[in-house]
Amino acid sequence: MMDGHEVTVVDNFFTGRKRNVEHWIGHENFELINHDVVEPLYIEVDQIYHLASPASPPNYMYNPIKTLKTNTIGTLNMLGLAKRVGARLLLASTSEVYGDPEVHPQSEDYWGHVNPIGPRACYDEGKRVAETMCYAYMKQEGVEVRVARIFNTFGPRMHMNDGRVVSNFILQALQGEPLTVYGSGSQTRAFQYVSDLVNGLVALMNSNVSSPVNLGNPEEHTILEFAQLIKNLVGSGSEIQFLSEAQDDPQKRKPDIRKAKMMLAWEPVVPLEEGLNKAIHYFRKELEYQANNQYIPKPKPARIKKGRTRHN
Ligand SMILES: O=c1ccn([C@@H]2O[C@H](COP(=O)(O)OP(=O)(O)O[C@H]3OC[C@@H](O)[C@H](O)[C@H]3O)[C@@H](O)[C@H]2O)c(=O)[nH]1
Repeated sequence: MMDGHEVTVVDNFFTGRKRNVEHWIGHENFELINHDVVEPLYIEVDQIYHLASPASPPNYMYNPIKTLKTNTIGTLNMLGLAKRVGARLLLASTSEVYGDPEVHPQSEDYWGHVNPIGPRACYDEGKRVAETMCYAYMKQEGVEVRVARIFNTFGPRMHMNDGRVVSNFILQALQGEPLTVYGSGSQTRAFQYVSDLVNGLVALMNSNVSSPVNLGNPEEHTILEFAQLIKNLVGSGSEIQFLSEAQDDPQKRKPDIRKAKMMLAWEPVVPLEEGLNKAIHYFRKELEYQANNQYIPKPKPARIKKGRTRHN
């Protein structure tokens, strides 16, 4: 919008929130549509960032059929829109297409190790077929596609109930509750800060790379190390609590980002601790906001129009 583009945000608000974009409402280049991509959409655009789908495991497992519909029918609808108006489509795919990987770190030519009938399948198989659909539309219909395989990401404006590990640990540490580690905590992840991801998505969209590209920060830690790091950054006295491990939880994950570096001249620049401190600041404010009950809308004073009788 600041570069002069007109931006239409389409959201069904299943996991998104109006508060995340409300500061743009009223801007001449901004439009917000309450719509679910499982239904067809008729608008005129030249670029589509197809980001739809819950991304947090508890959210996508909450209604697996809906997750599948969003990633299959929703992707078909967006590709159909791209074909009709001649737009370029960028699919937000995921590191979950690599499943519980047997290759480490994961590069784009790895085909993955996915359980097609496990609890994560609605999301990881949903994204895998979404990628397949992109390349079918590219080959058969000439639609221009870009595919970003997004690795674990965090930052401000995450939902308090998101359920992913970074927001869980920060909120638990801030409230003096135990930090819930699933399993032994020896599984690894590598976390990128949201602004790095956004820069990567824009760079990929405007590049000529049509094959999949990993976007993530390769700094890898165990989940137990994350718990300790977040506890220290918050200055919290919370305990660490070990719970049973999540089924099919990938044991190791770290992106190989050589392709993004070479083809997009992109790499993450926000150090982990700096990103975590920003997220901690955000969640601290969110807790204050919630404590002040500002989620409950204040009743507006009735607007009385003078000199007119209202007929229903
Ligand atoms: O409270 C928690 C939450 C999570 N975890 C663990 O922390 C690790 C990361 O879990 P998250 O739920 O944050 O995210 P996952 O890596 O499982 O999935 C994510 O993968 C990449 C993206 O596509 C998605 O954002 C999401 O599916 C897992 O090993 C999980 O078991 C905890 O130990 N405690």
